[in-house]
Amino acid sequence: MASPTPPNVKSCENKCNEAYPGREVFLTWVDLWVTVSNGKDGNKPILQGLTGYARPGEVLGIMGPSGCGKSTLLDALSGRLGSKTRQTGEVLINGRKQQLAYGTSAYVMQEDILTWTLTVQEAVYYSAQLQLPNSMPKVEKKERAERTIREMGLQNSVNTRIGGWGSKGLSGGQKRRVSICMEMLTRPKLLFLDEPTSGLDSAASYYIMSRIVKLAQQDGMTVIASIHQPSSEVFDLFHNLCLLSLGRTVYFGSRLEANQFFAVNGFPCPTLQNPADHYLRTTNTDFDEDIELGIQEKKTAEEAIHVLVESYKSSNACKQIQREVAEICQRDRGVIGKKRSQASFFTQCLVLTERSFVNMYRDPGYYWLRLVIYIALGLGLGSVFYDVGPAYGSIHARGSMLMFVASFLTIMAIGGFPSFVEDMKVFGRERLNGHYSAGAFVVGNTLSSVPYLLLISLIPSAITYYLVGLHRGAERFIYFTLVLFVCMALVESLMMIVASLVPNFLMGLIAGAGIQGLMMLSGGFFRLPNDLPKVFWKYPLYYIAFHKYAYQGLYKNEFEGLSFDNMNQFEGPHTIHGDEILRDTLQVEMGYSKWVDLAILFGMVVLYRLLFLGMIKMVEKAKPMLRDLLNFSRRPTERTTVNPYSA
Ligand SMILES: Nc1ncnc2c1ncn2[C@@H]1O[C@H](COP(=O)(O)OP(=O)(O)OP(=O)(O)O)[C@@H](O)[C@H]1O
Repeated sequence: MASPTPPNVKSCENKCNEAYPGREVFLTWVDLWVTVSNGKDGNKPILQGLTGYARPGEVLGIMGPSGCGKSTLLDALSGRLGSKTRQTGEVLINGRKQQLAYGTSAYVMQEDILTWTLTVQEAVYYSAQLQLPNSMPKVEKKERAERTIREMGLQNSVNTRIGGWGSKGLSGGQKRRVSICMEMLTRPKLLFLDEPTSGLDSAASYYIMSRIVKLAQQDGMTVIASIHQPSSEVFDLFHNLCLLSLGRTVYFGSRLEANQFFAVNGFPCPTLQNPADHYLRTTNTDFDEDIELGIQEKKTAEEAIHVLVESYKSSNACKQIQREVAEICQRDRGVIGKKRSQASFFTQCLVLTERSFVNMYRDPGYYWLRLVIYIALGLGLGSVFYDVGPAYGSIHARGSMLMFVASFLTIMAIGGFPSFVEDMKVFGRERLNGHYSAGAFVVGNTLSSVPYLLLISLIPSAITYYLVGLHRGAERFIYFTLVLFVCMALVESLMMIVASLVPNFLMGLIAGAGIQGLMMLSGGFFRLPNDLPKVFWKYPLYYIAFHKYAYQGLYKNEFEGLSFDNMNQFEGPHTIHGDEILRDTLQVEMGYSKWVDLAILFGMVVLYRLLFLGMIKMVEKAKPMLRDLLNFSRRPTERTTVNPYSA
């Protein structure tokens, strides 16, 4: 068997240095194993002792049948394995263990996670504003976004919404291209592409891949792309090929030499057949029928793989790869520079606020549907408690009506949870690629929600307040509305925390509703504060649940200054004052004013938002966990070794 001719490392290096000085990334991996714990069956190996490299200006194509470990290899190389995988072996950048800061590499995931309400142009331009540095003028950013859109062949769909649940927009292949577009904006040093051509026709696949190859060569980018079924034209674009089967290397080396390797081992590619198809068919064990071999005998795919894997281990190709890896590792090319310069924190906050505001406006599930429900509930409350009056019986009616407002109207904020989860998914993808800081995301999400929360608290408040005939006065109405507003903001913050930990609709809704149910119970309405069991319910839940402050603030706002006629059959008619009701009947703490209750509620919003930020940061520190939580498309995985260059 002839050994593959290795590409000339030095010439490539020189070319790259000229084109993009000091920006190149040489990635090597040696004896890389990834195993996943399989419950009772012990550890299941997913990748078995892989060795290889990727160089600047080149595209390494990872191929193999479905489930052979392509995505796992990309995850291992990019430091994105989940928390349940175990990784051993060495992954080096420029010959040393070093960390790539956020933003210096990019990863296009297999699943397209995009803000579905935006048009292509908006999505890419917002992304450009977030990722490109402040020093770049706006027109240039716009120009870069437009050029990248054209490069990905999306110029005819710039004004089409991406689309998602509930609304059809771009096709699957177009979404794929938008995802690639966003990661290509900054021309990262190291680009991982997981199935970049899935959903694309052969012409579009070729077009996209040839653009990527051109950019890799121009900018000295190192590209590693897993690909399912490349056409022969796309296959010809790869510089090197890594062919996997059942987690093992069937072949790694020059694409040009692969045919010869297969032929020498008894699996020649039939004339006029796409070599990529031939390799995949030969190495697929899922349909382990007998496969026709170029020679007289018949073998199963398992046997064929065994022959190829063993032959590769002792081949010149394998030895050559080991030499290349050793050579790359010997030459210390230094530390990769610091984090890529990007938009300032302030710009990030502005852009994220605007983007989130637009998304909230266009996503009916975020606020509009809730507004309709709130109006219906406001009318319902207004008619049930219509013109409640000053009679003795109205004390109970007012109290329960206020409880309903502070508890049930606010708990309805969990209705926005599916949209929060979508937001968290997009955040997870963008954050892992270093597009912006977690703090900017929290600020943007908070500020953009304020106008909507004001709207959905003001309208139902106005309907309810005046239909029921609560304590008259503009100041009292404003207080009532502000309490509803701040409670909704609190529940939203709580649900964002839940969404960052439990990014699953059903589990998140159950968790969120459960937490609020407990807080409601301890708020002092269903059981008076002095009668609450001391352990857990009074200390600490009563004091940390926002319901206590919401109930008490609303009670004070309503009862202070009101009097009711008490028709007691023994003592005769007399008047009960609001203060007595507050102190004796409702057991409200009277030592401070209702404005203190409101201030505490506002303070809690700030605290919850900080908690949300803290939670994101904490999960980020345990990065594999973040990936499990935010990487919805993939299974949870386990990982015990720290990737040498995860940021
Ligand atoms: N956390 C995990 N738990 C159990 N099995 C896992 C886990 N992660 C990966 N696997 C298994 O490892 C194998 C490789 O998965 P991977 O997603 O890397 O394959 P792939 O080649 O990218 O597949 P496809 O082309 O279909 O996307 C599969 O059999 C998969 O079921």
